[in-house]
Amino acid sequence: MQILEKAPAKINLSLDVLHKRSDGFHEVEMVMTTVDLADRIELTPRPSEISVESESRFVPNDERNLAYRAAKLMKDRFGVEKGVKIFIEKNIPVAAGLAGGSSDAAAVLRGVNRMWELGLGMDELARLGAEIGSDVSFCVYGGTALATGRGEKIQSMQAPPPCWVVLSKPTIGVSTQSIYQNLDLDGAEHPNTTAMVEALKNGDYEGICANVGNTLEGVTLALHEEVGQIKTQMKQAGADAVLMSGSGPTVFSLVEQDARAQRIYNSLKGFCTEVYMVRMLGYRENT
Ligand SMILES: C[C@@](CO)(OP(=O)(O)O)[C@H](O)COP(=O)(O)OP(=O)(O)OC[C@H]1O[C@@H](n2ccc(N)nc2=O)[C@H](O)[C@@H]1O
Ligand SMILES: Nc1ncnc2c1ncn2[C@@H]1O[C@H](COP(=O)(O)OP(=O)(O)O)[C@@H](O)[C@H]1O
Repeated sequence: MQILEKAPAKINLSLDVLHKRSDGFHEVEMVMTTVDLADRIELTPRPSEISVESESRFVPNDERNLAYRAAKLMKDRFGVEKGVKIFIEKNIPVAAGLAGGSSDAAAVLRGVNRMWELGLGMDELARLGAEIGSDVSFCVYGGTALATGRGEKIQSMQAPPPCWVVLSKPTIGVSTQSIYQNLDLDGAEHPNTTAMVEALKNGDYEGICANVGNTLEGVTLALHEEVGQIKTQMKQAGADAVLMSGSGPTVFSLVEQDARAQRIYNSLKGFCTEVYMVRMLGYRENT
């Protein structure tokens, strides 16, 4: 029996970096939410091998693929003899700050859990996800959450009020590791996570827009001027809020009005090849 899983992208409504830890990772506070731009994962049973395929030339077709690693982790940890063929229909831009690879890995954890009848709960899958990457635990649940620790401690939250999200990615890709390496916490900007959490609790759209912020944005902006150009263009076209997602380089706008969202989309379309106008998913689809 073939299994299909949707692997949605995430945006960081806020991302604060608190300090560097002794294990080399950074302690963070992030408010994250999934958006309706998703990869499609197709899992087909195989007698014993794990394989991964994708039509995207940006995605590795071997054990470097996070989706492959997710299947391997489950097979080894639970002594599963069966294998799986993983096909990834790649719709999320790669190395974009949208957690495409992490979401593919999370989808494989959920999918092989069903295929191999392992009976694990979402919390157990999220714990396993943390062994693959910092964003995988959030992606196991999806929806909206406050993520702390190195990003793997997840507290589910209310979905933001409905709005459009216009995403635009310049042609450059960004390595998360290099952005963290270039971060100088002295003088860095810090968003107000408490205010963002309050705004979400109250369904306060203006409060959410007023409190978007990302400590990593300054680092990527200094390295890639295209990010600043997209921000300016989105603001001029009337976005309610504009922010870079994760380590970038994708920039997103939040917009309530349909016509205004369409205007921002059109104004960016002539400027960038990868532009998307999508809704937030907001609530968990996986339970
Ligand atoms: C920045 C964020 C924000 O959501 O997302 P992206 O921009 O990648 O989408 C995440 O923290 C990325 O999570 P993820 O992409 O899973 O990172 P990992 O594979 O765990 O780590 C990649 C590298 O980033 C650095 N890293 C990551 C997370 C963290 N809390 N501190 C770090 O210093 C480390 O150098 C690590 O080697
Ligand atoms: N399934 C996957 N999809 C996308 N990239 C992947 C995948 N597996 C491994 N990668 C590697 O991970 C790197 C980061 O990809 P991605 O998850 O899209 O970035 P980000 O977390 O910034 O959104 C890429 O350079 C790519 O080579």
